[in-house]
Amino acid sequence: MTTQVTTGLDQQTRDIVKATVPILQERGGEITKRFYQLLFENHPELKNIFNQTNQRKGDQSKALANTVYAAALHIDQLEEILPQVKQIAHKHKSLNIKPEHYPIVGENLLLAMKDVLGDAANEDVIGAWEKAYGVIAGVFIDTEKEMYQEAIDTVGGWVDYRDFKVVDKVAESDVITSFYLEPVDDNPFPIYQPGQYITIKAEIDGEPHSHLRQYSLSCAPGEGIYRISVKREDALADNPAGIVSNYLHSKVNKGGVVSISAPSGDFTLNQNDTRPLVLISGGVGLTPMMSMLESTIKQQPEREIYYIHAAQNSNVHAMKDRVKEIAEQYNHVHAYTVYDNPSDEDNYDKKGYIDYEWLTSILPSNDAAFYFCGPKGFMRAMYQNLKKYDVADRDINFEFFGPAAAITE
Ligand SMILES: NC(=O)C1=CN([C@@H]2O[C@H](COP(=O)(O)OP(=O)(O)OC[C@H]3O[C@@H](n4cnc5c(N)ncnc54)[C@H](O)[C@@H]3O)[C@@H](O)[C@H]2O)C=CC1
Repeated sequence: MTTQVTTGLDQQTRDIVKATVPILQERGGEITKRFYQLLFENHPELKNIFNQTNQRKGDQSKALANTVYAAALHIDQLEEILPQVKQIAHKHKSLNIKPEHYPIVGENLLLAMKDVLGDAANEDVIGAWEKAYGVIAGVFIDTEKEMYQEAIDTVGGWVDYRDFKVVDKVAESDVITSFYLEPVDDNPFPIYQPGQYITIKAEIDGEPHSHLRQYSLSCAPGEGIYRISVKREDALADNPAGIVSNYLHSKVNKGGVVSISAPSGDFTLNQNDTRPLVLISGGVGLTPMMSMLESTIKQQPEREIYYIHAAQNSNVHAMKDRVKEIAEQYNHVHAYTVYDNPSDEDNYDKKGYIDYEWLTSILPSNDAAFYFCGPKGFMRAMYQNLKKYDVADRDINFEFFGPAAAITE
């Protein structure tokens, strides 16, 4: 059953909004840039929540504006964008976005439109957009309200942040380290779904505000522990991704405490599907794939699994011993390693990148469930490979913290 969304917007407002979508899309980049400048000038306290630039998926900052434009385009049938809203709402929930943030975003988005579009954004246009934004924001707020309620109703669930102690810290490769986490309090904490992530709120000495970073949970759910596996990113001044990962690697040790949000995300494994499962990862993108692999061997012990991992070489290849152990123990788990910069001593199945010819030579058929995660170039390449292999859209699953079009177009 499709949920209908009643906007209550008059015809004139809807016509104006639809008529202005093309110009907003054309100049969307400029508007988004101006929007963030204004937002941080007017509300510096929101930098921790919204300043995700360069972090993990880079394009996250554009996601909100893009969704607003998509919503405007479908203003007559807002239910069209509900799947997109849901995906973003998961991320918002993980970042603790609240209803009171929406008017602030709306005000600065409209100011940015005015600044960038000048005369093209006359009073009628801005008035229509103001009304439309209110409706669109309402759809997000309602969706997120349900999710927060769900978190409260879940056994052990919580909203906002909760302190977890690091019960173990394990180096997985030259650049990736795992942190095993348990709540500081003795209360239960929820079982997540493989593929979900948490947000860490890091208060770092000398930083003007806290930093929020999302990390996929990397072990099987239901083991009484959360585990994240973090790549130490370059600590360059223009790379905010490095701030939190370096802090975690250098300053947070066994016995330390981190504040995290409850598991969230809709890039999750369908465990009712019994067809072969193909998990493809690049670099630290293996974290959700490891959770899916570990979970499947427990929950669906008969299921055929193809676990394909691409990394530069063995020095940065995390969890290779564990994967080898699983593949040796379970005949139906087929593990492959691809290195683009191997050393003479490295063992691998393919040198270079995962390409179409090689990928299709190791797979039995395109009738399988495919999940992939990794750097953006890798994701685009995998998406193209799977489309060329005629994999059905419903079987192509990936997570990208930005507009999906960055991968699919
Ligand atoms: N849940 C999620 O969405 C998660 C996403 N990630 C993302 O995964 C990425 C992993 O980054 P790194 O470890 O730095 O990876 P990396 O830069 O070391 O690359 C890993 C491998 O990906 C392959 N690759 C890279 N570019 C490619 C291209 N254009 N075509 C085909 N293959 C290519 C290569 O084999 C390379 O060795 C990060 O961008 C991170 O944001 C990581 C963890 C979880």
